[in-house]
Order: sequence, then structure tokens, then C-alpha cells
Amino acid sequence: NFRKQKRPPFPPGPKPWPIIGNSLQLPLRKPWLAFTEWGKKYNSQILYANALGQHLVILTDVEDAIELLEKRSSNYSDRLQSQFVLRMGWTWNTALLPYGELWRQHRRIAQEWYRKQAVARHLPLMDAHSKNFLRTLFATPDHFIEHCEVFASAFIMDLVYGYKLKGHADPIHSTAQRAIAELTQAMQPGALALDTFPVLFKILPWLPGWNKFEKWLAGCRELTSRMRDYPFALVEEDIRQGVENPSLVRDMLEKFEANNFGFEDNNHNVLSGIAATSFAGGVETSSVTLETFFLALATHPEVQKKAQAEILRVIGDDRLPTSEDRPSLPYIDAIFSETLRWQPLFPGGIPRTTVRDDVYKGYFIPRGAIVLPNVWSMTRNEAVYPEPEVFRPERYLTPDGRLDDGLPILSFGFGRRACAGKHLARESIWLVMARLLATFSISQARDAVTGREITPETVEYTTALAPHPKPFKCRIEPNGLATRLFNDA
Ligand code: HEM
Repeated sequence: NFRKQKRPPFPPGPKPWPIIGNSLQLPLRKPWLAFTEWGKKYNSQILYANALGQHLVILTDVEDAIELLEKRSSNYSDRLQSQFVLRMGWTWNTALLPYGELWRQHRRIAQEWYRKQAVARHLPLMDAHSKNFLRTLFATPDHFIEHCEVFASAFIMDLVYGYKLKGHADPIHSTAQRAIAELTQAMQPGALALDTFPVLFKILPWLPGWNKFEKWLAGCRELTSRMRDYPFALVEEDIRQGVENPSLVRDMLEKFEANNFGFEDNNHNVLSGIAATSFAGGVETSSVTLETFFLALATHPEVQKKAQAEILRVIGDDRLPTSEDRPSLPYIDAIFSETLRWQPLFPGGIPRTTVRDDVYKGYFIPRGAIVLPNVWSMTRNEAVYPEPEVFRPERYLTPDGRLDDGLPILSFGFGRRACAGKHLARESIWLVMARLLATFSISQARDAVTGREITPETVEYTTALAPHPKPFKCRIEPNGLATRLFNDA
């Protein structure tokens, strides 16, 4: 027990103030940028800060993230239980559950649905939804951001619940979008300050304005429970009515019926939880990846040309690429990886907490510490990714043009709690990317306000946990194949 002996030092970091520690030095906006600077300033890959007694350990190098979050994952797979987020109703989100039996039950279903071998079963739906995406893009190219959102949402809703989304205004889509927007706001460091002082939840109710806050929390709870329960109830209703409508939830309900799956009376909660987490975790992530892809294509014509030449060489110009073509189109896979590196989805990582005290590289990492894999610094490591701000898919190819599987996709996280949907995400987004490249050409447009051409520097990303690009324009022109396929649609 390190606490009883003289313990090793904490990792380097800014000098703490008495009592408040580093609270005032912790960056509130885009903390991943400041932590990257701290790494240089304190000349250390592992950093430490303390906010009113809450230990914070920041990992800026991929080797340390793999060593701790993967190899020592029994100690580094827990999540902070934020009172604030729980009071918003997010009690069922797989990604936020404590590391324990309930999480294991969720993960077991996720594995059954989304492990690599299972994803092949979902190819027909990917095929249909990616074609729908192209069709809507052909009809209204200026609304490409909305089409990315609707594609991601419609595909997952169909797969998980057999629900046919009715466009952007569909209440299921908008309810979920609102619930998720509130969550990503709430997971900002400033808002989480409430968790640093749990006592505030006892004091604040005495203050004016608290009622308003309580009302807002109740509204969030209403949104999150509607998001989880409404589509689930539709599946149950279909089964009752004898309506044939295949989906992952229905499939699992039938399995429960046949052999109770070992979760006893908890079955339904686990199932509705992982089903709604698929939506909460899969929609915004997939659509933001596609939006960034549009930005990358519009501002890197040489990448687009090379990708289109690959498609032309391998499959010609008279049909759409399919998932079977994926092994012969490695450059498109490299574009997928580079998109997630260039603008990582969770640049500051999703915080973990430790279960026990640990010592690593001579530093003390206490029990209950928040551990942040600072993906931004890892993707900016010039030794691995020279000129890291440049969008260059070739980083992910071997010199003879094959996909280099030695480079991990850091945006999916690490170890046992890494993204459970990563194979599904990769396969479905790859298909949209390949098909978009086969049917449209994307180029720079002028900003409506400034009149200047859009560049990566002028498109700002929001500061949320999962930043997304602020609306931008690009020129989207169909080619002959798109016109043949969609002209009469
Ligand atoms: C580009 C798309 C996606 C990205 C970048 C992404 C990223 C992430 C990250 C960073 C985590 C936390 C990992 C960690 O703590 O180490 C996570 C967790 C998770 N993701 Fe994804 N995700 C994506 C798409 C999806 C999709 C499509 C699904 C399901 C349909 C999904 C389901 C989940 C689930 C269930 C978890 C919780 C895992 C757990 O706590 O055990 N994700 N994702």
C-alpha cells in the first residue's frame, strides 16, 4: 500500500496553489490544446493536475495510453460517476457505466451485434442507406450536412429497431439530437465542476434560480427516457401485432424468450440501454466524420484525384463500389483513418478513473484519479505523423501501397472500453466515402459572408467533448454515374 509508505512523486505538472490546487490553471475551452502545450512546457508525456483534491492524470503519448488503458485495463476501465450527468437521466448509457457487472452485460450484447464477424450481417442495410444518402445529395447537394446526419441516424435506427426514419424532422431523430447536445454540453469541464463539489447539490437548492435548473434537469430526463423507451416500445408493439420487421432488438428479444440469456429480470433494461447507446454513440460520431471528410476533400483536390483514380482503376466507372471491393481500395481506408486523425472525434479522450493506486514509470497514480488519454497530442506527434496539420492519407499506407495496420485509430479509444461499434462505424463510413468519391466531385466554395474560399483554417470546430465543424459550404457536382443512377429518382 503506497499510502502507508513514502509514495513516489506525482507526474510533472503546473505548481498547485494551496487548497484549490490547479483549479484555476485548468483550461475550460479545448483543454486538449493546453495539455499538448503542458507536455512541452513540463517536458513530460505524463502530466498531473489536482482540482480541489480530485487527481487528474493526462496521457499525451500513445505508448503510455496502451500500457495503462490496455495492458493494465483492469485498473483503468472505470468511469467517473457524474452526479450532474446522472441527474440528466443518463443512467443507461453503456459508455458511462461504472466498470462492473452491468457494463459487462451491455458489452456482451454489443459484442454479439458489432464484433468484426457480425458486421457482415449488416451489409445489406449499409448498401441501402448509403444509396439513399447519395440520392438525397443528388437532389439537394447544398444540404450535405443534414444528409450526413440523416444517413447516420436512419442507418442505426433501421439496424437496431427496424425503424424507418422520416428525414431530419422525424421526432425520434430530433429528440435524440437534443438529448445528446445537452449531454456533450454537460460534459464540459466547467459544467462538471458541480461534481468536484458534490456538496453543492445540497446547498444550491436554497438559492434563487435552482427551480429553473431542476426544471431543466427534469426536461433532460424526459428527453433521455423518451429516446430510450419510445423506439423500443415500437419493436415490442410490432411483435405483439405479429408485424414482420427485423431488427437487432427484435432478434435479441426473441433470444431472451427462447433462453433468457442469463440476465434474469434485468434483461429489458440492459437491452434498451445498449440499443439506445448505439444511437447516442453512433450517430453524431459517424455524421461528424463524414462532414470532416467533405471538408478534407474540398480542400485537398490531390487526395480526391488519387482516390478517384484508384476507384476507376479497380472497378471502373459503371457501378458503385461495394463492401467486397474494400480490400482492393486501400487508399479509401487510409482516407478514413486520416480523417479521424486530422480532426479526432474526442480530442481530449473520454475520461477514465482508476480503481486502485498504481505506480508507473516511477510516478504515483492514485485510486480514483481521472485519467485522460489526450488523443489530440497523440495525433500531433511529429515523430509518427510529420507535418501533423496536413491531411495526408499516405501515412496509413506501406511503401508498396497496402494498408498499414500498425497504426491504431486513436479516436476509437483504448482497451476494454474502446468503442464497441468501431467495426460497424468503419465499414459503414468507408462505404459512404467510397460511393461518394465514385459519384461526385467536391470542391471549395466561397463563404457566404466573407466571400473567401473555405479552407481548413477558416472552418472552426466547436469546443464540445466531440467537436463538430461549424456549418460550411462546398461545391458538390455529380458525375455521369450519379446522373445515370439518380436522375429519375
Ligand atoms: C466514427 C465513429 C465513432 C467513434 C470515433 C467512436 C468513438 C468512441 C470512443 C472514443 C469511445 C470511448 C472509448 C474509450 O473510453 O476508450 C466509444 C465508446 C462506445 N461506442 Fe463508439 N464511436 C463511433 C461510432 C460508434 C458506433 C457506430 C456505435 C454503435 C452502433 C458505437 C458504440 C459505442 C459504445 C457502445 C461505446 C461504449 C463502450 C464501453 O463503454 O464499453 N460507437 N466510442
